[in-house]
Amino acid sequence: MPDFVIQTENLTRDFSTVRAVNEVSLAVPPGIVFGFLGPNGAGKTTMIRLLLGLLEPTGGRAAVLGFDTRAQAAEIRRRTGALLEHPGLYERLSAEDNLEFYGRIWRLPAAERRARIKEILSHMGLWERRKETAGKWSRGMKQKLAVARVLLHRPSLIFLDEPTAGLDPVAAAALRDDLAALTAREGVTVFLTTHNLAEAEKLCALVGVISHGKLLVSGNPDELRARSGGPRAEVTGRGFSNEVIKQLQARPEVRAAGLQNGRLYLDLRRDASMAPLVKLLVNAGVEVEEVHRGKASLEEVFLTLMEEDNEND
Ligand SMILES: Nc1ncnc2c1ncn2[C@@H]1O[C@H](COP(=O)(O)OP(=O)(O)OP(=O)(O)O)[C@@H](O)[C@H]1O
Repeated sequence: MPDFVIQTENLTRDFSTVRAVNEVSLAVPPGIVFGFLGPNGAGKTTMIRLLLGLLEPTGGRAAVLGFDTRAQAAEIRRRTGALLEHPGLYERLSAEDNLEFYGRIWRLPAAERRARIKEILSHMGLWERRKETAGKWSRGMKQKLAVARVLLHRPSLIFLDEPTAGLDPVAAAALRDDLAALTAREGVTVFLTTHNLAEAEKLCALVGVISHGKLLVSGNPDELRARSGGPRAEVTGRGFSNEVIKQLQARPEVRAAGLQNGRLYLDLRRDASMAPLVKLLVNAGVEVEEVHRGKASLEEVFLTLMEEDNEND
C-alpha cells in the first residue's frame, strides 16, 4: 500500500472557459474518511471523476492506490467503489438480487458472494428485508443498499458523492452511523463529498475545503478550527448598548462583536483574555450574567473561508 491512497499534484481540469478543478495538490492517507467540502459548483464531483480516471486532467497529475489516473484507470476502478449521483440500483429487483447481480459483475465466487451479501445487509439491519423489492423502499434504505453495493467487492477505497443529500435527518444519521461503523471495521478509505458540515465533523478525520476549483485548506477539523482565527465568546446579560459594542469593536483583541438574539457575540484574536473585556462591559453598566467561551464550529470556519475566497475574487 502506498503512503497515500490518493495523491494529486496541481491537478487541473477545464471545461471550455470554466476551470472546475484548479491546481489541487492533495494527499489522503489510508484508512480514514476524508471529507471534501465545498459549495455548489466548487468542483467536488469533477474531482471524483478525475480520480476515477473518468475524466482526463487538463494539467497536473493524480495517483490513486499508487496507479496513475491517466494510464491505469482500469486498475483504479477494479479496486475502488463509487456512489455518484445515481444509486445504481435496479428498482424491480429485490435488495438481495441487486447485490447478487453486482457480485456476479465483480466475479465473486458464489459462496463468497452469498456470505458477503449476508454480512453487509446484516450490518445495515437490512438482512431480514432482503427479499423486498428495492423500488418500494424509502430513500434512506435505498441509499444504504447503494452503499452496500459500493462495498460489496471489498474495495480498499470508496468515493461517495454527497451520500446523505436528500435524506431526512433521521435517515441521514442512520446512514452516517452505518458508514462510520462499516468503514472502520473494514479499514476502507473513504473520499466523501458533502455540503453538510455536521456530517464532516462527525465522520471525517481529515477535510479539504474547495471553492471555485481551488483547495483552500486541508487538515483535521480541530486544526482547521484552530487555524481559523481565535475563539468565540458569548456573553449573556442586560444593558448592551450600541456604544459599548463600538468600544468592544475598537479593542485590538476583538475581531468582531455584535448582538444576536439579545446575546453578545465576540470573535476574539488568539490568546485574547476575557477579563479586561468583562471589566469594560461592567464599567459601561452592563449586567453580565454569564460568559461562555468556545471554539469556532467547522461551519464558522467554512463560512469564513468562503467569505475570504469571495473577497479575493
Ligand atoms: N461536463 C461539464 N461541462 C461543462 N462544465 C462542467 C461540466 N462538469 C462540471 N462543469 C462545471 O465545473 C464546475 C464544477 O462542477 P462540479 O459538478 O464538479 O461541482 P460540485 O462541487 O460537484 O457541485 P455540486 O455540489 O453542485 O454537485 C461548475 O462550474 C460546473 O458547471
